[in-house]
Amino acid sequence: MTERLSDETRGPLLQPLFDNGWTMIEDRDAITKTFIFDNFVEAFGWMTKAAIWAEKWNHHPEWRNVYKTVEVVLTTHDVDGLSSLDAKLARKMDSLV
Ligand SMILES: C[C@H](O)[C@H](O)[C@H]1CNC2=NC(N)=NC(=O)C2=N1
Repeated sequence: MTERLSDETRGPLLQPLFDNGWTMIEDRDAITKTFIFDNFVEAFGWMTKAAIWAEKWNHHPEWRNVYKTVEVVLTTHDVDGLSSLDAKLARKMDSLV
């Protein structure tokens, strides 16, 4: 069962993400990052690659694509907050750019 990250454990897990452009959302236990690509096809291709991993891990982003920009929000709905799955998917998304 996925667990919500505790205040004690979340620091080391999230800090590398913050160092790489992710930020906390003000009123949610969630992280967000905006990815900007060269064009729409690059953006959509990246979304496709990320979607394959999301489906494999059964952990899905909240995201919005406008032209070459993709706004991503990650949180774990089942625990109403951040879990290790969010950090895992965020790392994967960064690696796919
Ligand atoms: C039934 C299904 O396994 C669950 O709804 C999965 C699907 N993808 C998910 N994605 C995210 N971000 N959080 C979840 O809690 C979640 N749960």
